[in-house]
Amino acid sequence: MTLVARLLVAGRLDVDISAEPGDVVALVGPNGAGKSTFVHALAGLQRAEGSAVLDGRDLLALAPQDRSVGVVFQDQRLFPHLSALDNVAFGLRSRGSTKASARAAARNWLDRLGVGELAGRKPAQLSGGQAQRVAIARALVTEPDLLLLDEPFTGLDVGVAATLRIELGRHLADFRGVTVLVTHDALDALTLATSVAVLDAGRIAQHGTPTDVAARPRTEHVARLVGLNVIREADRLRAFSPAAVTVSLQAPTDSTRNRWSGVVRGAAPHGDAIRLQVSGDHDLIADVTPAASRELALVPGQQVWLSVKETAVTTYDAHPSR
Ligand SMILES: Nc1ncnc2c1ncn2[C@@H]1O[C@H](COP(=O)(O)OP(=O)(O)OP(=O)(O)O)[C@@H](O)[C@H]1O
Repeated sequence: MTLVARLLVAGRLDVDISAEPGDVVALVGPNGAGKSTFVHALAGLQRAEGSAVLDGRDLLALAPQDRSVGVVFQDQRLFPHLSALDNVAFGLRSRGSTKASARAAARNWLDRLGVGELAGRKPAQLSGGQAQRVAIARALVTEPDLLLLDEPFTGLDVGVAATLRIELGRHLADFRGVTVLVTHDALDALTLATSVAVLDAGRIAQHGTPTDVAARPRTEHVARLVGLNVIREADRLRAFSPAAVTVSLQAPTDSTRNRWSGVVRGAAPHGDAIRLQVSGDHDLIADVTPAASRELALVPGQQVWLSVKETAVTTYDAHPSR
């Protein structure tokens, strides 16, 4: 079930990606980067040039219903006139299963997703989280070779999303096909994915393991996503954690070159710390203790100095060959 894809959509997308069976590829990137275009092209909802070879078959040559692709979108797109059960059974019915066997399989998947007792309800009678469970059951019931998840947790209550993320993780661990997961959430990318592909302006800016991408982000967007500061110096990137930043009101007296002045733009709780957004020559984030935040009066508008020890900075190539 290996996927080797190179997809081109004029002016919008030029992306190549490959994945092995069982891989979960998280697709991250800013708004308009082309994530949905890529997923829609794989699903057959968007015309694209190139090829997407899955287990020896080029998906682009096939009609959407013949691609063996399961799709879950943020807005579920369940059929409003069908019950949850029949929504899930639909894909099997259209592949020729009998009504009884399609419904039995659908019920099994609704049970596995914890919504078996809601089988008779129409989508309008389901909460967002319940509807998303039905949508996931609908995508998995056909045992697709490729599972496309386009922001499946967006719009859900934080607690509901957290539970569903854990459950989906369990199902993905059993899934032998390839999964592509579009997400704006670093947690999804770090907990569910086996690799992370960073899209920027329709191209892959970085593709690596979640650990590598999180430790050495090559775009500002991903640095923000994983909560790191990244400063570009010619062809080198320098990354450091907000927790490693020292905040002071006076310019540091030591000779560190890693010091910047700026203005506090925002302050919000972050775990045990207060996370400050500071803008100056660079937009940086710094975590301080609540006590320090009070003592230094670190409120928006306050002029501050930030510094970081050289030993806390990771320096790496901005454009290594992929
Ligand atoms: N139907 C369309 N026709 C022409 N251009 C489009 C169409 N849909 C999207 N685009 C453009 O293609 C580019 C990629 O959009 P796409 O929706 O794939 O981005 P995305 O990464 O999914 O963004 P988001 O995170 O906002 O969903 C954008 O420049 C967008 O304006």
